[in-house]
Amino acid sequence: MATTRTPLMAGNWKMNLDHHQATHTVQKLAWTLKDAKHDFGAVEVAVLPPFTDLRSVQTLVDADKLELVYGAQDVSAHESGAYTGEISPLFLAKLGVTYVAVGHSERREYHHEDDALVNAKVKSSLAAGLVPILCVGEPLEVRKAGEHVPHTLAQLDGALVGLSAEQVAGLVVAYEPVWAIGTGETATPEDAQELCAAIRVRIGELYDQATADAVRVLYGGSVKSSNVASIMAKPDVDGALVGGASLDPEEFAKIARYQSHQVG
Ligand SMILES: O=C(CO)COP(=O)(O)O
Repeated sequence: MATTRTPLMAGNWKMNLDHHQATHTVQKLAWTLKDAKHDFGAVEVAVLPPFTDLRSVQTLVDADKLELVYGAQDVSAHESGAYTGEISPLFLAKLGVTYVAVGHSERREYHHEDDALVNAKVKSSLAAGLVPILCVGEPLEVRKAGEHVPHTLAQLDGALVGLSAEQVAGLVVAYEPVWAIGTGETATPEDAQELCAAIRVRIGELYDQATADAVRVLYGGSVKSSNVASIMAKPDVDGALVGGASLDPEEFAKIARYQSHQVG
C-alpha cells in the first residue's frame, strides 16, 4: 500500500489564548519552525484557535506569508439564519480557514452533540470548502468493557452518512480516546494503531481501498514531544491532534518536527 498521505500536526487550543496571545503564539511557532527550516510540505502544521482569534491569525499568516494553516474548533450545521451564537462555515471560509474540528468529545459531552448533528456539521463544512477533522473515540467505561472498536466505528459510520467517496477521501479523522484527553494518560502506540487501522479498514468497507488509503487518520490524547515519534512510527497514524502541548509554541514545534529532533 503506497502511502502518500502528508502527516498533519494540528494544535487544538480549546478555550485558551485570547487574540493578542494568539498572535504571539503563532509568531513564535512560525519563527521556531523557520529557524529549524521546517518543510511544511513534509509535515503540515495547523493551529485551531478560538473563533475570536481567527481574524488576528489570518492577518498575521497573510502579512508574513506563513506556511502554517489554521482552523476552527466547531462550526454550525447551517449556513445562516436564526441560530444565536452559532458560526457559519461560510464565515470561516471567508477567514481563510482550512480545517474545522467536528464532533470533538468535549462538544459531544458538554453540548450533547450526537452523530446526526456531527454528520450535518461535516456536510456543512464540506459544502463551504472546509476540511473537517472528524473526532471519534471512546470513554473509559467503554474501553474497560472492551467495546472501544465498535463504539468508535459506530461514531464514524454515523458521521459519514450520505457522503461520497470523494468527500471522504479528503477528510481528516481524529481518533481521540476520551480517557487520554488532558489526563497525561496516553494511549500506547499500539492502541493508537489499532483504532487508526480499524477506522481505515472501515472506510475501505464503506467505500473503496483508494478512499481508505487517502483519508488521513490522526491520534489525539496527551501527545507530547516525548511520545509523538513512537506514535507516528505506526503505519496508520498520519498525525496528531494536540491539545495542551500545542499551547507552548516551542513544544508544539518539537512535535511537528518529530522526525528530526532538530528543535530544542
Ligand atoms: O482533545 C485533545 C485534542 O483535541 C487532546 O488534548 P490533550 O493533548 O490536552 O490531551
